[in-house]
Amino acid sequence: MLGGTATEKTIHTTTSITTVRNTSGAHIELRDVNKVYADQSVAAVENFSMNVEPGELIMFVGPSGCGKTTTMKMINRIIEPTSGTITIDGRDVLSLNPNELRRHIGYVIQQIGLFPHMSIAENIAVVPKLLGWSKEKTRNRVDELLSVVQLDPREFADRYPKQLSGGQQQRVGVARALAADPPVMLMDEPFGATDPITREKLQLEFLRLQESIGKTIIFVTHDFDEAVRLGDRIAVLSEKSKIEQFDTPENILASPANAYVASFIGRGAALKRLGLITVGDAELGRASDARGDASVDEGDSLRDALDLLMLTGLPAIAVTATGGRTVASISVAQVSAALGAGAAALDAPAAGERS
Ligand SMILES: Nc1ncnc2c1ncn2[C@@H]1O[C@H](COP(=O)(O)OP(=O)(O)OP(=O)(O)O)[C@@H](O)[C@H]1O
Repeated sequence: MLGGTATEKTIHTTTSITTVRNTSGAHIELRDVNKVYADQSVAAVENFSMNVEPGELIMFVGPSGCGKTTTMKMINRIIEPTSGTITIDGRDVLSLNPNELRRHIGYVIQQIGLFPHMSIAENIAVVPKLLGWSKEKTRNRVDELLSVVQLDPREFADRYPKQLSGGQQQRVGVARALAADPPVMLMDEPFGATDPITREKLQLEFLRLQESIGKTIIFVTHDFDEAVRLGDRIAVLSEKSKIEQFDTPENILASPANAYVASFIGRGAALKRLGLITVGDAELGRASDARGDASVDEGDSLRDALDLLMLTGLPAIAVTATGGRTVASISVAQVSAALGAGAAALDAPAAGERS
């Protein structure tokens, strides 16, 4: 039913447009979706409309209770909408059998939800078994997925969840959600329970994975930095899932739509943006202006360049291309120019700032 279609995905950044081929994701559309829980007088979600392109990784960010989870769970009908329509590749999810629908949508949650009495291999094989895959096909898929999430199948397949660390269990959760190769993945604070170092590692692994699989992903988080790091686009939500801004991380950081979004970003918007722009994307100086031994690669971020400039105190440092050849130089003024006007205003402490 919900087959993944090979399409092209366009990632827009302030400075470049990259096209990734062969995404396996589906198109999702929510139109005028409302949810009023029984026994509640106010809506949890009101008139929510959004278009998600195949292969996009969309982050929902907003304060506790604003309706992020409710909105996401209506896509796989863990929660039924009160009104509105939700389509996946043009098919109304309300017209599909809910159990079959859920089997075709990967779902990863913070509490992981691994079955404690099943081995890791059995946990990952739950949906393939339901779909009637042969033993051999299932086993091959389990091994492949364990490798994809950086767990050696020989070591981990026959262990039980309690014999794994929190981060390893979370990886199994991701592998399990990917088992039947679903076109859509819903992820609800999947890395929320892990320590900051494991969390960053899981985020980077997950980004690498998404680059090759190109699923359509809705990812709920409280953490704006996580949204900036992972998202193709971020939806900043307020009460009742009202979309305050829906745009790329770069555009949100560069021009927040209103005071709410600005306060949500909080301090350090300019520094966060620096982490998203590569040295190669900035206006650079002549190679002969470089001083000292320090250098940054063209692919490093402007934040790396700024850190190094401050650490060394040099007026300009070398920029190297692949192979280590110095091709240009970069100074603090050039880092600052790359951010453009408005960066200083963005970096001012915001009233009512949230964590
Ligand atoms: N089963 C339920 N019955 C009644 N009200 C609910 C139910 N689930 C959620 N709500 C209410 O709906 C609103 C939105 O909740 P939801 O869980 O979607 O928010 P959230 O943004 O995901 O919050 P959090 O970040 O804390 O998980 C809240 O006011 C919540 O109290």
